[in-house]
Formats: sequence, C-alpha cells, structure tokens
Amino acid sequence: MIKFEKYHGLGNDFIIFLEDDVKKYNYSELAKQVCHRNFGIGADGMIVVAKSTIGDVRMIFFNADGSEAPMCGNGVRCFSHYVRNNNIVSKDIINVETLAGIIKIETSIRNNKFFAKVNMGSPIFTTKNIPMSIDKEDYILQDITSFDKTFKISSLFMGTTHSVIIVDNIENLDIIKYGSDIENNPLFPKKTNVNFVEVIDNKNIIVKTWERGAGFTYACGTGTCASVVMTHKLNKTENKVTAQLPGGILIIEIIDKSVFMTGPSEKIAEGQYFINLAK
Ligand SMILES: N[C@@H](CCC[C@H](N)C(=O)O)C(=O)O
Repeated sequence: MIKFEKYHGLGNDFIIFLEDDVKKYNYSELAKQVCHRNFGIGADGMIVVAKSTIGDVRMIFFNADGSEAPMCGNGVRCFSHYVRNNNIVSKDIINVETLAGIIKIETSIRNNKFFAKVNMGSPIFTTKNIPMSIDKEDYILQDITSFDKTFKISSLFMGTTHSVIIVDNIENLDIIKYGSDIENNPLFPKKTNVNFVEVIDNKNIIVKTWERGAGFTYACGTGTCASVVMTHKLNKTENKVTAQLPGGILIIEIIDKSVFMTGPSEKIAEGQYFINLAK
C-alpha cells in the first residue's frame, strides 16, 4: 500500500506520491495504473515529489498514458499546494526543479482557496527545440490539414511541446477528432499538445486543449500560456489575458520575456493505493 493525495487544478487532476514511497517502482507503469479511470484511482497525470539539489524540491511528472513530460502548469500548482500542506517547504515562494528548469511559484490563500502564481519561463520558437521534424527559426500560422479541415497552426515550446490553432467559433469544434489527429502528425516526432483558441476580445480568450498523453482535459496550464503567447505575438491580445477553460479561469500575463500563470488548486482526496506492480 502506498500513500497518495489527489489534487486538481481547474479539473486537470493528479495523483501525488512521495519519492520515498514509490522509488522502487517503474514510474511509467505506475502512472498508467493509478491514472486509469476504471482500474485505478483515475487522473490526467501522476506527480512524484522528490528531493532537489538545485531547488527547494523537484517535480517528476507522468501523463496518464505513462509518458513523461518536462512540465505541467496545473500540476505544478497542485504540487506547490501539496508541499505546503505537508510542510515539505514552509515558505510562500517555492523554487521547483523540473525537466524544463527551475520554476518559481508564489503561493497564497484567498477566501480559503489556495492560489499559485507561477513564473512559467519564456517560450522557445525554434523548431528543433519544440521538437519538430523540420528545421526552421519558427513555425507560425502554417497550414495543417486534418480530415476535412485545414487549420493555421503555430507551434512552440512552453515548458513542454505545444501547438496553437486560433478558430472563429470553438463551440461546435470537435476537439477530440482534430486534436488527436494533429497530436500524432509526423511533424512532431514526440507528438504535440494541441490548443484550440477563440479570441473574444483583446483581454479574453477561450481555450480547449487536447493533451498529449492524457486526451481532452478540463484545463491545461502550459497550453493556456502557449495560447496567450501566440495571440499576443499575433497582436490579437494584450499582455494580460483572462482565459476561460472548460474547468475554470486562468490569468496569464507576459512581462518582458516571462510568462506568468495564476490559478487555483484543490485537494480532493487522500488515501492508500493497493499497488499491483512488480518491483
Ligand atoms: N496538463 C498540463 C500539461 C501536462 C503535460 C502534457 N500532456 C505533455 O505531455 O506535454 C498542464 O497543465 O500544463
């Protein structure tokens, strides 16, 4: 049996373990098992809280399909909530080591709710860093065909691999059909997260994300940051944007070259997981 806690950030949900409790297991297999919505606890991803030599604490992140991702925006807010709840770090500002570098998080409680403002770092546009199978300085507003539609796609690395597609009307768009197809386009050797965006005005957008390794989610933090980076770069929004996601609202602000994401997280459950994996 291993102890777990479950958190969500706007409906993007995660099982969180301590490294000492799970280090003997294969993380990819463990993630597939615990995240399964019928045979496991059920979640979009699994987080392991580990020791860091360069930050206060280290976040290890796996998607529900067992693939590892360098960063997770909603996940890192839940992670900071967990480390505060469990007194692993007892200060409001936390430096979290991730595969995407050190992420600085400012935690606070407002109206009894936990919030985190996260410095998500800077976007990277060069295709070899996204990564993409072609070599270009950037890949912005390029045609991509999926089934019956041709979209304009813009790709970037924003803590992890993202593609952004701005559409006129997101309401009736089949996110699952087009998202899953574009995720697996050969342009992306490691696949891509796909964010569909409708710009309401220069301060408000709607974002729906098909996530690599997890499918359609209620919210994607890195994806919302990637979406605002693109709408800002294309002069469609200002530097501070309210993003409406299926699970709630994120505030994204671009200051100089850094992207800041502010949003809530909630603890949903804690318990013991009956593990079914060979050591
Ligand atoms: N839900 C996340 C992103 C999780 C990782 C992603 N699916 C990937 O494989 O890159 C977020 O909130 O950022």
